[in-house]
Amino acid sequence: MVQAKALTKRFGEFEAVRGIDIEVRRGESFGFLGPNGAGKSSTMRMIACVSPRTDGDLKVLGLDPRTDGPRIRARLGVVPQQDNLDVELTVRQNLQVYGRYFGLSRARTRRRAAELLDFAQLTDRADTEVEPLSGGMKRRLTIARSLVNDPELLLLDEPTTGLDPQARHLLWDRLFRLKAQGVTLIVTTHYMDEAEQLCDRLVVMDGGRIVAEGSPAQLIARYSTREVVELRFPPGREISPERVTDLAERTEVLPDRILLYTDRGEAALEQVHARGLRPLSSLVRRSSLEDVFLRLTGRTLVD
Ligand SMILES: Nc1ncnc2c1ncn2[C@@H]1O[C@H](COP(=O)(O)OP(=O)(O)OP(=O)(O)O)[C@@H](O)[C@H]1O
Repeated sequence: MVQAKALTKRFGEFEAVRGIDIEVRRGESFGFLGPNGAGKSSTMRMIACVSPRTDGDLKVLGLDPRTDGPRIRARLGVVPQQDNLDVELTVRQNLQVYGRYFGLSRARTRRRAAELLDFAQLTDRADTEVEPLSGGMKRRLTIARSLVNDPELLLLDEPTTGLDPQARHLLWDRLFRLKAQGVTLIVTTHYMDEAEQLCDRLVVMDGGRIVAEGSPAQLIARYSTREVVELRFPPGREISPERVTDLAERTEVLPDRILLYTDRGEAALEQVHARGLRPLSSLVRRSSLEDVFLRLTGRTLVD
């Protein structure tokens, strides 16, 4: 669905995307995970044919965005980072305007709008204006609107940023539905749980480069241990990390926590207690993509 080789985007002297290779296959959901400024949106915008590449090769649906932008766009759905709904129109009208834009007949536009209202769980809000909707509803409407033309490929730039947990889960549920219908999804996110939930395969980006690629499970197996022990100590009573480094395969010291990477978290935590160390809080959890990112870049995703 998408093939990129040495894909590069420069803004003046600044290289936002530094020669990346990607291949997205039909039917998969593919992710770009990385912190702010990693180059995820710049990459998405090149795939969406709204920003020309500076260098490298790019094929989207087998076509070249440089010469076939309109043909590609007709088969894409694009959900930008910021909702750009028409706030003066009703929910239904927002969908119908797009139907007309894509050249659907009046009758087909009406039917498609009704289907998409149902998909977005907004049928009971169809004839209200957009402004008073919650953030989650606006996001679902933006996604519904991107589906008016029945796209084969849907691009979502940070789909759930700013939403509360319940709204995020509702939205993920809609995306799972699309995936089940065979739509190929490409998602950018800086939420590791979103990447783990949604993506079959992902690339981890940092500073315009791809630093790792694989399924969430493969990345965790390759770059982390099975479990992590998180220790927090009271301010002013932090311990020297050397007192626990031998308990784990690897130790990370963050400003507010010490992380012990080990396959046997409970046993390590018992040892912490046996040594008379008294953390303010401690927990044993399974490794996540956050740990992968930390391992690869030395930083946390939310820095
Ligand atoms: N139009 C532009 N002109 C100059 N620099 C830009 C432009 N767009 C993006 N950049 C820079 O390119 C880098 C990558 O930005 P990009 O938006 O692709 O990152 P991102 O990973 O999507 O992060 P975010 O979540 O903040 O959007 C950033 O340093 C950004 O400041």
